[in-house]
Amino acid sequence: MEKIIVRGGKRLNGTVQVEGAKNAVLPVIAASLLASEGKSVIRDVPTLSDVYTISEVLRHLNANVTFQDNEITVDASRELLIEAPFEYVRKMRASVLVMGPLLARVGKARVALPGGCAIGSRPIDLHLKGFEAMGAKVKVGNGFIEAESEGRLKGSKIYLDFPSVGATQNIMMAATLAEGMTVIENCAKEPEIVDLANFLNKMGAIVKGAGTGTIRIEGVESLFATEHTIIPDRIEAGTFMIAAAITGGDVLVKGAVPEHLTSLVAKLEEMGVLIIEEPQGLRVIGPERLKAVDIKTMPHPGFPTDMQSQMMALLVCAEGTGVITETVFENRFMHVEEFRRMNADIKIEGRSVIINGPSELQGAEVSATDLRAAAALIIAGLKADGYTRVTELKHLDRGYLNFHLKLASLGADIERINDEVEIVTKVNEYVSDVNV
Ligand SMILES: CC(=O)N[C@H]1[C@@H](OP(=O)(O)OP(=O)(O)OC[C@H]2O[C@@H](n3ccc(=O)[nH]c3=O)[C@H](O)[C@@H]2O)O[C@H](CO)[C@@H](O)[C@@H]1O
Ligand SMILES: C=C(OP(=O)(O)O)C(=O)O
Repeated sequence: MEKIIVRGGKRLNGTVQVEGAKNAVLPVIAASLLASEGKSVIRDVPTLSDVYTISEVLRHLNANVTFQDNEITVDASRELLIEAPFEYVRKMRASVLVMGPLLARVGKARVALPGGCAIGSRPIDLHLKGFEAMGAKVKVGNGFIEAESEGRLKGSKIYLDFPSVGATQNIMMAATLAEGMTVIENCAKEPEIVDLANFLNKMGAIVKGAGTGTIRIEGVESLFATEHTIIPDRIEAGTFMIAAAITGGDVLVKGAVPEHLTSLVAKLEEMGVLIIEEPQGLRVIGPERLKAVDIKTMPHPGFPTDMQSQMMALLVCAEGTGVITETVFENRFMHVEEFRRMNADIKIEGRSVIINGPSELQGAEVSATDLRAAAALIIAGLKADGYTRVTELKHLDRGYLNFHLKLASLGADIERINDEVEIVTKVNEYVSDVNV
């Protein structure tokens, strides 16, 4: 089994570079399906398993995709197919983001129903309501969603009951080729929405207001391929900031964009962490003693749910009682049990957890329950007494590139092993010894 083994107690020091944002690159790659001519070139693409998955989805739809040296090119000029099967959607929910582009360009999309996942039920009703408002007929059956539009989609006024990131992206992409103006109200304001709007505008779309609560999209007849560099990953940046803070370290997180990280910076400062803006990113200096704070996850610019579990690791080590309330996903506390295995004092009460700190974290065998929980458990391991072994690394690989190597370069005592390989090697050595 693959595992990361961390021995706690080392202070992190030095510089770490963040990659391009996973959550920005996935919609941008999906949006490249909208270009009926040319080759889109996307730069600063992290080599993550989710990026391979979305590339496979596009290939399956008959686009030509090449991925080399952090650069993806997509040629979607051939006739596109319309189906994203379950084998991809199961691996990565963001596969549903091909729906908007397919509907806009081909007038039809058939995408496997994503189903629930470890952090919540995650329906896509808001995406579908948006497509319907633009005139598409949507049918759900046999594990698939089918959407079809007679002729071009029609621009429409769409109010989202919740500022869903994925629904905003899917509707925005669908609206670029619709007839007339689409207005999305109560839309998501995440930096990844702005990055997608910038990409679409470079393709010839007319998208205004991204980053605010209302986005207006004036439909155009066709879009063309373009070049784009993905924004830095604010969640990866935040993860390293917390890793630095928990160890009382001093780390420059290169590529961290302060405006993307306002809520995290505010909370870390409240906890006693020193954060200095430098030209290349954010320098984070952890204090001797951390103070507990309360946190409520919210859509951007609120505190991001994708930083909730890493923050939990930090609060376990802080003095006092901290409360985390999760308002975005209904079931994003699976990691609590794993932290408890490391001697954390955490109690779940409805949609909140109460953390009494500081606890003396102890190394233990723990299992990553989702992508951010994987990083959070490794961060806890940096502080714990003895060895922490983290398994289920397929989650980590969805969103973090060379996580253990980056931490090791900052001075962490960490390695990634595959003990099945070790066992096989040992057996082979034994057999060859016996044979001699
Ligand atoms: C690939 C990607 O960018 N993933 C991010 C994206 O996910 P994703 O786009 O899936 O998240 P959403 O913003 O859509 O979901 C937020 C909440 O809205 C609910 N909802 C969403 C759509 C819908 O049609 N109906 C509905 O009820 C979800 O179940 C969830 O409770 O934003 C989340 C919230 O910041 C992040 O945690 C994810 O990392
Ligand atoms: C929840 C996440 O991603 P996804 O929406 O792809 O599951 C995440 O990035 O933390």
